[in-house]
Amino acid sequence: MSKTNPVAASSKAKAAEADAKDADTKAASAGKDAPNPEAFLSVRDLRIHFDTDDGLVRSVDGVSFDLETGKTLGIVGESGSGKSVTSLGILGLHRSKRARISGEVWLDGEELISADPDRVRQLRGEKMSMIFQDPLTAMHPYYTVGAQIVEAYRVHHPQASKKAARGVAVEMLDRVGIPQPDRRVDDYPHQFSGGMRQRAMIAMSLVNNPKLLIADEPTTALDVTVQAQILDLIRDLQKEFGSAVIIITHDLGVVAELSDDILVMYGGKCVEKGTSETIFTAPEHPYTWGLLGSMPRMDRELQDRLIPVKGSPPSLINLPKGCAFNPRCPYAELTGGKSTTETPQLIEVKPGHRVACHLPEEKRHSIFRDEIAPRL
Ligand SMILES: Nc1ncnc2c1ncn2[C@@H]1O[C@H](COP(=O)(O)OP(=O)(O)OP(=O)(O)O)[C@@H](O)[C@H]1O
Repeated sequence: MSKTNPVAASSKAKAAEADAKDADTKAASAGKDAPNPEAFLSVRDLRIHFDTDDGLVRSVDGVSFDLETGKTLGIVGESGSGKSVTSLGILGLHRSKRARISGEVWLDGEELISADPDRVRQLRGEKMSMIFQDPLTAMHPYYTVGAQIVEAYRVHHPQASKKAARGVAVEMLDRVGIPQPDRRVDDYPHQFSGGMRQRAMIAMSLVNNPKLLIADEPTTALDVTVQAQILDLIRDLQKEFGSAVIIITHDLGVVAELSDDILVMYGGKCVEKGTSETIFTAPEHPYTWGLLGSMPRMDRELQDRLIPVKGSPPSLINLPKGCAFNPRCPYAELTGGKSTTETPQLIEVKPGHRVACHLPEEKRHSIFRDEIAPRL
């Protein structure tokens, strides 16, 4: 074998270099492992880049995760970290000429990135559905709420009569807590309050009983009391329908009680992933510490309770070299220079807990224990 293998035939130094490259390749493809057959949704090395006049925008750059039926995944990160593009990519809504998409999205055993667009369209609504941030942009102003739910239902149940579909619409409005649903079904979206519109959109998203529901900032536009009601509603409906749910938010507080797992995104990449409990009690990435520190707490003085992440999110066209978070990381100088030269890989530190950070593990533990945890 060594006769035909140029690497083995070369000097020891070359062999060592090749080994190092191999290790790099293995680490880089750590997220590219086979899809998890147990998971209803299995995303592998998803990349969504856009050609723009200013350059290539790497909105999503190698994201992988699994989601089982009945479970909730929270995707958190600041504005522009790639959360929405990830979800639109799963739903097949980024198939424009300017978008370059690669990786795999397995939904209930079917791969969607390479699938026929007509098939993906069919799966949208039937097996996967989305609740958008602003129901007014997702709902048509000229049609009644009921007509839009009926339409969503009949696309996937063409044999259903109009009367039967209207009955389903009234029932769905009732289930999401719209009072007098048999009357309100004929209202237009603008006749509903913000919270009611959000409920109506949830009804529309769930009318075909999708097994995957993606909620993108479902409560951002609502006041605090209504926010809590909508989150409760999503939780109850998830139990009732047994769906897998992805909640996208910039606010860790929103996913605190709702999510089984949390994926933290920064600059188009996953920087930390773990169970909700791990992310709240033993987070290891300095960016996650910043997000936790930015959560408002009623029991602290204002100056004590907010430790915002300093600086602004990076440009996705020109990400900082090395670790994209390094210009904002208060601990970057403790990485021995690695933070500005090497991209950290997402490494499993404990079963189910992955972190992409150059800080030595013991250092991360001690900083969290001594500096961060006492302030949270
Ligand atoms: N069609 C597109 N063409 C070019 N760039 C895009 C396109 N869609 C999104 N982007 C860019 O991709 C990046 C990630 O956007 P995305 O909407 O996923 O962020 P986000 O984390 O969901 O933020 P927000 O909470 O503000 O919605 C942004 O910089 C955005 O400008």
